[in-house]
Amino acid sequence: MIQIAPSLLAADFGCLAEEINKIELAGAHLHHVDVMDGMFVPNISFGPVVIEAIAQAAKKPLDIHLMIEKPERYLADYLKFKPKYLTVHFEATTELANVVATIREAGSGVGLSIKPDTPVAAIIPWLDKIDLLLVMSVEPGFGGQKFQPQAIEKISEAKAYIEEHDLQVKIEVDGGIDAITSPQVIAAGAEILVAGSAIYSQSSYAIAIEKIIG
Ligand SMILES: O=C(CO)[C@@H](O)[C@H](O)COP(=O)(O)O
Repeated sequence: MIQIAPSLLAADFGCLAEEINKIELAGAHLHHVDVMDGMFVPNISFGPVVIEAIAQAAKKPLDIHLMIEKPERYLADYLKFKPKYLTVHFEATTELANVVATIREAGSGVGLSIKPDTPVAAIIPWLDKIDLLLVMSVEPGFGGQKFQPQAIEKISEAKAYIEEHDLQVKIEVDGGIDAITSPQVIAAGAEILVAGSAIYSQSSYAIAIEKIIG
């Protein structure tokens, strides 16, 4: 089953609880929560204080995407929300074994993300240790960017390896996902689709979600 994880980055933070309620009623499976530190990516979003408010309003699970340098410094601050997935960037840490162990011990799913220029080959040794591979189809940092089609080939490559080795890793894709790009990434093997502007910019979130995941 294809799941949709609307990116709260595109929501109206002036009425966050209402937005969370609306998107859940519209069919969201997960809330994608983008944490940006202004170092790993050239933008700053929010951290645990805001996620506390999100967690209180949300009934659906959280899918937290850490776009931060050395995420090992802050894992506990996000694991306390018991996210379904806590995702770190392959490029952001030299402590990946410890990061994976810490997330797993806390009971959250282990997510690993790669930027557009990082090849799938780089994370192959980690695929049997994680639950989620997040393939970025834009440079992380900002919503509303254009989908980079080379993500399709990367998803296919990862999917082939996952199937060949009978692994239980789900592939998630994030960046420029809309009604045009979603069929392409689904055909390639993505099972969780993150979409921000294509959903939160619309008057009906339910129709927007329906257009993306059918
Ligand atoms: O992580 C990010 C951006 O870094 C994403 O989650 C975006 O927020 C998705 O936004 P759209 O491309 O769907 O507008």
